[in-house]
Amino acid sequence: MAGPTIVLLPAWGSGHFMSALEAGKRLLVAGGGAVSLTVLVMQAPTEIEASVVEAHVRREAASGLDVTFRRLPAVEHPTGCEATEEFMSRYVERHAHHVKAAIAGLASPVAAVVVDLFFTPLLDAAHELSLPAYVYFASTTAFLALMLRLPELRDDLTVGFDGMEGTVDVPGLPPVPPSYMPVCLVSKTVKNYDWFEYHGRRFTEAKGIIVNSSVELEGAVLAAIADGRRPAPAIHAIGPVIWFDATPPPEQPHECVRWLDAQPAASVVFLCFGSIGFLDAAQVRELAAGLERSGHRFLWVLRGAPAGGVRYPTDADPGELLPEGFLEATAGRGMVWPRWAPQKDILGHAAVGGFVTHCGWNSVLESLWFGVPMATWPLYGEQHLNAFEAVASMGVAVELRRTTAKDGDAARSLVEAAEVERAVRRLMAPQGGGSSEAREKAAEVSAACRKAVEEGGSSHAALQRLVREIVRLVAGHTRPE
Ligand SMILES: O=c1ccn([C@@H]2O[C@H](COP(=O)(O)OP(=O)(O)O[C@H]3O[C@H](CO)[C@@H](O)[C@H](O)[C@H]3O)[C@@H](O)[C@H]2O)c(=O)[nH]1
Repeated sequence: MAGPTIVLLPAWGSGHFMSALEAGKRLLVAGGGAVSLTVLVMQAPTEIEASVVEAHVRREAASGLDVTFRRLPAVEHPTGCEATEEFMSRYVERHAHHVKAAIAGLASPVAAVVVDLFFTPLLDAAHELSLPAYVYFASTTAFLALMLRLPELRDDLTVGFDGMEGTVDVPGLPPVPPSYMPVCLVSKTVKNYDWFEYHGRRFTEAKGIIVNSSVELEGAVLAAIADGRRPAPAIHAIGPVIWFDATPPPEQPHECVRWLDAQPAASVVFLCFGSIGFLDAAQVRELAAGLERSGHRFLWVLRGAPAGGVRYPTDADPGELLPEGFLEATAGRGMVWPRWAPQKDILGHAAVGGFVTHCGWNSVLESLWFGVPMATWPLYGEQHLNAFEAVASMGVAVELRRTTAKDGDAARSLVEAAEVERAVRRLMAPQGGGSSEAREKAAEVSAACRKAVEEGGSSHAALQRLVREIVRLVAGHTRPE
């Protein structure tokens, strides 16, 4: 009979899929041949997301590691969902019987089932098959701590965080002003809040939560979760889990990298807003004006608004989006790249000295890995909380503040040009002299993160403990009665 396998159920978005897959591969390698990895691939709900997943699967299937991919049958899409996370949770729920059948049909004994943070309805399949189940949490431990607290917070909130006075107690963080609460759960009257609360409750049913973080990054939060004041699952902090493409680099480096090659060290501010982030036309104009006035070199990944009912941004038309004369005025010191860019190659380039980011957790970790300080520009999801943590708790970022102005009857929130200019100047302040504290702190955190995943480091040790636990469990549940 084939050896035991770990079954992984990753979510389809780039920020989740690659992170979970990389974590699965680390378990596989740490297992030293004791376990293989089986990835159950859910059909992503849109064509564009499905093609991104397929590209990752093709590349990983050729990696030579003991990873098998199995596609799950398609299901009907739920309708009438108010928000992305609600859609995701209800879509996943519909897969429960397919997942159970797929796991039950595997030729290998199953060592453990690992599901994405939005896939907790699938814990039932593991329980029904008497298999140990873990959750892979691709975001911050602070967001996990908040999700675990949502049931008790519901009683404290009249409407939601948006109407709340005072601060929110997120275990292990300094008091959080309500404006930094994840936008996906500002109001408790929306279905999204119910779903996050549902997942938070279910986390405690898992054998453990594997987080993409480390003691060095979020030690206080990890300690606060484990302090016994409320029910909490075991946490395995094995991060930073960052995926690096192992395929040989192209003969000709990417155009962005070639442009960076011609810039002085630590002189360029890089701007990128994740896999689905984009700015509207008015915001693009403010950002352009601020960048121009800052006088700094920049590499800006500019995306256009999604089109055709798909939530992915389109390639931008800089001529249409940027203010007249901007490209001419910044020629030689600025580059605008209108489509997907090789973010990790850029952040790892010596010419990059700062990162204006939407604060997706993978982007934050990648920036810290390379010791690049950030300016925070959260857009959606849990990014406002990540931004707060990066500025107020870790000290590795400067904040970009929004101004809210009246626009007819509605309120409109914008990061104004003067704020961009101020924050970019502060972010790019050189080491020593007017040194940015965030730069020094980011360099320290970079060293700590790299050490954490090396032999003898905290995350390396946590990974080894987790694999030993999984292997012991296999021995337990496959032993004859
Ligand atoms: O032009 C681009 C844009 C993005 N990336 C990569 O895409 C990933 C983006 O991940 P992340 O920064 O986490 O952003 P999202 O894709 O927006 O991630 C989702 O998942 C994260 C992890 O749960 C959450 O923190 C975010 O809020 C959520 O939007 C990173 O690896 C980037 O390097 C590129 O390589 N090139």
